[in-house]
Amino acid sequence: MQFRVGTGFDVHALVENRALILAGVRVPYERGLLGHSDADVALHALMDALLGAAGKGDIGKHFPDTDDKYEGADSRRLLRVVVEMLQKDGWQVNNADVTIIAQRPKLAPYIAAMRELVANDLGITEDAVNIKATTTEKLGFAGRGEGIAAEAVASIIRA
Ligand SMILES: Nc1ccn([C@@H]2O[C@H](COP(=O)(O)O)[C@@H](O)[C@H]2O)c(=O)n1
Ligand SMILES: C[C@@]1(CO)OP(=O)(O)OP(=O)(O)OC[C@H]1O
Repeated sequence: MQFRVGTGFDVHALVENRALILAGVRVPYERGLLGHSDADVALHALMDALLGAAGKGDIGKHFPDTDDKYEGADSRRLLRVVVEMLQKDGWQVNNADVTIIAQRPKLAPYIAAMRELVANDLGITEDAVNIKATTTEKLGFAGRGEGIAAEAVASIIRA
């Protein structure tokens, strides 16, 4: 049995007139994340962790932001493509842990829904998916509300 671990990190700016999508959930807020895709920073960090574990680069390599195909892309769809990519190499996702770094909005009410969606897309049980949020105590870009960051760790297994 082979076991690998990968990490991911991403940041997107918070701007007006954009929806805030985090881990597949539309979170009500006065601003949203700017990006070529839906800018789901949590799923971007998670995809990078999965690709990292499998030694397959990063999302920018597979889904370039210069490609019109990914304009406004649903990051859940991209996540499922990453999972399929790994499955073709014989990998199965083992677990994932994602931290969303946001001063606001309060994300606790949305964590359960995020976890359910992500577990579904990864094809694993919810207990193998952890999603959490932290502020930065008003420090730095996240603390000033200029953007939201996310980091992720994922492990994969192969028989
Ligand atoms: N956007 C956020 C940030 C944090 N939380 C929850 O609050 C707890 C305390 O946050 P600290 O930054 O003071 O550690 C944290 O553990 C989360 O449960 C949140 O819901 N939304
Ligand atoms: C998935 C992509 C596709 O354009 O999304 P973006 O919104 O550009 O987000 P970023 O995290 O800057 O780079 C990843 C891109 O590949």
